[in-house]
Amino acid sequence: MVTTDLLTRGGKDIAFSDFSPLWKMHRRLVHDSFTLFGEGSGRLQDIVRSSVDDLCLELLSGGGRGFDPSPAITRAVTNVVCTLVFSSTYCHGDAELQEVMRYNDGIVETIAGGGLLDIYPWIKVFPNRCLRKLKDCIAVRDRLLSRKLEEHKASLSDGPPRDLLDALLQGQGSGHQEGEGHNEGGGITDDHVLMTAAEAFGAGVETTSTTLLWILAFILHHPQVQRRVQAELDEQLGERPVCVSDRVRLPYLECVINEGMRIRPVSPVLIPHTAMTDSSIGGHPVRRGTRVLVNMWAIHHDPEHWDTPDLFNPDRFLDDRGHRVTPPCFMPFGAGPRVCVGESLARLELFLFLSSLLQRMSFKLPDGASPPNLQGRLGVVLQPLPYKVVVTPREGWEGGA
Ligand code: HEM
Repeated sequence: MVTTDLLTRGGKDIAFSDFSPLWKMHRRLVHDSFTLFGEGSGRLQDIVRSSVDDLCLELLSGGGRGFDPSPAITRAVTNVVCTLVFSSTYCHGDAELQEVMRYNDGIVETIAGGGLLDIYPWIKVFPNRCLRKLKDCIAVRDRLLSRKLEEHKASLSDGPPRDLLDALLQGQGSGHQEGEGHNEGGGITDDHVLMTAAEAFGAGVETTSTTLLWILAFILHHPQVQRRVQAELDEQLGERPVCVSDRVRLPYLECVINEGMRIRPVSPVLIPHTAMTDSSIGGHPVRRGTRVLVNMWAIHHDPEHWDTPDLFNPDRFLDDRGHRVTPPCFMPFGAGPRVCVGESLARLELFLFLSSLLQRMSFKLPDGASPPNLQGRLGVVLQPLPYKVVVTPREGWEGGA
């Protein structure tokens, strides 16, 4: 596809290649580094905390007449990914952060609008505003990431990785020494490292911020859900800051997150897969080379598996004794060897963002406004249409952070 080829610079993105030893090694490195920063060290917790502090102040200054929360949420999630990928944490309004957001937005917008180009690739020979913008954004992205990569190479040590770039550079070195991860093209190259960093933005910002916006939209429709999450937070944590380890203490919040991802999967149809061998699905033969599309929307709304599937009901993820359950047909991150590599990171981000926000503030509709439209619009992901919120601090949190 024209747009994907440009984005991945002609397939230098190993994440989307087949199951070669190089792919396996690369996937392990990415997965391990996200786990290391997430559950392992509590570093993600610190990163999200500082981002949430900024986000709270920004949301609380939004004014009583209501405002669109999307830019502030996207900025906060982008900041988290910047810190995880190359250890830069930005203040609100920082020029480099604006640059990252601009190119990321531009890529998302042009990829979403690039359908015609992918269906009729020959039209790329004509002047095309969308293609021009995509190329410009990719050039800005590659310049910024190359600069970060060079800085990391110059300061790389044998110690624990500071971020994803360090983890990949260390893997690049050890892969060569161990003879691991070699295919006909050699080990992990600088291009692979760059594409992996780029992909953390491409796959990790829009998905996470859109999921947060969907959950907020449903909370505005169901204020009793917000009150119940806040009651759980008050009972379990009081005013102490949320930790990653609090996830087990906040089962209802986890159910709200799951229900948000069930009812509005950001990828209603998953990334296309190709069968690498003759196979079958549910008794239907699938020949090698067949392109397979997984309809996640249908799986998450199948009335045979979900009672009243169109109803937002977080309780469906609790059993009779109030213990959490995960039905087998709930798979917002896909399944199998190509399951989302950022799943653990995304789950922690969603948990830390939502718990910190709802602990400190309440969200409601502006006076006289209709609740958000829940139909959504399909671009790169399924997004809610813009909506407005009024944010008020909860008692004791008047200062925001
Ligand atoms: C709420 C947030 C997220 C959701 C709902 C989500 C969902 C998904 C889904 C459904 C897939 C396709 C799986 C398949 O085709 O079977 C996927 C793939 C992927 N995701 Fe995520 N994702 C999220 C966040 C992230 C984050 C934070 C990152 C990394 C920073 C990430 C990186 C990736 C990558 C690299 C792939 C391709 C994996 C492969 O094909 O091997 N995602 N994601």
